[in-house]
Amino acid sequence: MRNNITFINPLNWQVKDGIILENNAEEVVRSSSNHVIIAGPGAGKTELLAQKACYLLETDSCTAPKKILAISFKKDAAENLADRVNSRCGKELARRFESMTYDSFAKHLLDHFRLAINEKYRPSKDYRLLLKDSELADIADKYLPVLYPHFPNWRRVIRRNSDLANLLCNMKLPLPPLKPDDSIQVHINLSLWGILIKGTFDFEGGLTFPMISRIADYLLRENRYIRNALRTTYSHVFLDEFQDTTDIQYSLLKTSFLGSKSTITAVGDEKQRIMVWARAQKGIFNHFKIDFQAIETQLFMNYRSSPKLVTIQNIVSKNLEENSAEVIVTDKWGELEGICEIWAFKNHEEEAIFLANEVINWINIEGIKPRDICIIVKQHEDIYGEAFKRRLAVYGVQAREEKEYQDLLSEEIVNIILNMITLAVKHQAPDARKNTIDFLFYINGFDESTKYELLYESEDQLSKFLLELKIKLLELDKLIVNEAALQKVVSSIIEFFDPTKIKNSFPKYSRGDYFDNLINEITMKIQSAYQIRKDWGNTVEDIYGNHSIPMMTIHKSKGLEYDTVIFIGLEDAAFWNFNNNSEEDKRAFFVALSRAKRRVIFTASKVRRVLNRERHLENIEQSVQNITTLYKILKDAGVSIIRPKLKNDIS
Ligand SMILES: Nc1ncnc2c1ncn2[C@@H]1O[C@H](COP(=O)(O)OP(=O)(O)OP(=O)(O)O)[C@@H](O)[C@H]1O
Repeated sequence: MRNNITFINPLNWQVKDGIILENNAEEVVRSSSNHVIIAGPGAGKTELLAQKACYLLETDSCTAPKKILAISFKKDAAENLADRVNSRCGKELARRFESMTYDSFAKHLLDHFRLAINEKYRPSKDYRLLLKDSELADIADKYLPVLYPHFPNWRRVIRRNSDLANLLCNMKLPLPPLKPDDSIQVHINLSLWGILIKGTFDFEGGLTFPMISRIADYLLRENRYIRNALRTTYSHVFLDEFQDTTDIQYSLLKTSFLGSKSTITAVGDEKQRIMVWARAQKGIFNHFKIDFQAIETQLFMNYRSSPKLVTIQNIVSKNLEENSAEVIVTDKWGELEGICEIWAFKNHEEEAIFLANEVINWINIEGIKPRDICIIVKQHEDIYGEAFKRRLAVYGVQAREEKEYQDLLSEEIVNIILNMITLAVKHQAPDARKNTIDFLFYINGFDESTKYELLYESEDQLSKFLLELKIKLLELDKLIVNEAALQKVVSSIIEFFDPTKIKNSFPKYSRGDYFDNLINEITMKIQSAYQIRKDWGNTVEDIYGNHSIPMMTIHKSKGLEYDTVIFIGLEDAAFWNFNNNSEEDKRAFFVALSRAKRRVIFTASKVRRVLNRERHLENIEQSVQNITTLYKILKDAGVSIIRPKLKNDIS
């Protein structure tokens, strides 16, 4: 027992929530060696990490005050893992579970130890985050020709490089000095690094995430005190979706933990490696096994999908990896359960009408919630999903592009604003209440040693403020909500918590105008949702997407699961690079297919409104010749093409 926490003897520890793990998985949970778990979709890889975190914390195998660092690829995946650990082993223990993305891990190191970075590579305090390739190209375009007028071809070289961000980071750190025979590319890299790190007379400097990783890597290589502090802090490290790790990220991982006593557990699936465009490293599992002397473990269950879908996934798996293991389905399903079909249409409007009708039937007759249906596309969900979204709206059901919300809703400040509105207008909202109290206590630094009176007073102030907030919201109700009036109400919520305390507790909110931008963005979303709903409770629910059908790209769907998946556009144009990139495209197809628990529908349309060569929308005839491999896989798996109302054949 320590700090009022009674730890469990490892021999008595039991898997949480009545879950039964495969023997292999339970061994990994209890093991103190480095492991790499390679397993297919739905095998429970993320679940294994959540269970292992509980085991380590509850048995004190991650000895207090040491911590677990969990690294995922997406903010929502990191949040999801943290929530699971939080709800299973309690807030107190879960404080030592830090779940973040690769990008935030690197940024956290850079921001925290910025002053320890060699002056040459130290960015300014207010460096800007460069999130789009075009921003980088624009900066290069603007400043390089001015700095080096004797190179007449800057512009051509810069514009030719579609992947400037990665190219810029492809070099070793520390940056090598220029040699006379160095290529123009090396000159560009060095000059750009200088401009981006130090800024210019009218530019404050800016960094891409790969640059941030490179600088963090450099910092740890150069500074063994910081490196050792990191290693001492985290006795355990989890790596989710390991197949998508880039060379830059792997380098940072090695610098951080190779040769340390920290135990690393990596989980992933080579068949779901779809970030090759972002330089996901082929053969990363083998590198990891050798570098970290990790034990490989395989898992053979699929806890997500129905028997019919698992059979199809097994066939696709074999196509991707000849010797991939046969996956076993759980007995919660009936033997023949599951639906997979291809629906072919004359055009996208006909497709949209039919899909919308079916979806409404599923909702009304089968009782499926809109949130359990997902529209997945290869890219451009706004374009491929446009007609469907429009048709669905006729029935009063919303579909929405999820990317607009995924990152926003993973922000603590955004959630607290939404929780406060919920609490002001609803009598019963236990989750919102718990989250708000947790937030309030966290930013005030309250813990179990805080005096009861102080906690009581704090909660009392919250209740009083919520009453005032309710009145303000009701007053807004009477007006047509305008942004300025709403902005005032949102500001009052921030003021209640105290912006300084919020920023001290979450240092990311102190950087540049990040905080203000988030507040503006959520205020605009609240305003537009309210215009439709005219009710605060439903407005918040709408923003959380509780009643709408999410639409997303395959990349965004990684790690997620839905009862029903509709993949719109199994066509050549969607898989435009299939001839050059068939393996990655097949893996993407596999990811989309494996998000479904019970039903997957692929659609193809003879004519579809998509972008033409001039990047304008046009109704264009579609073909499926280039992706016959995908159709053949489905055909071999017994999936048939159905032509609802189809007049002109597509195949
Ligand atoms: N041992 C188990 N028993 C019952 N359900 C489980 C078990 N493990 C995982 N699940 C459930 O199965 C689903 C898939 O689990 P999880 O997301 O962990 O799989 P994954 O291997 O990470 O999948 P993917 O690679 O597709 O993202 C989840 O709904 C999870 O709650």
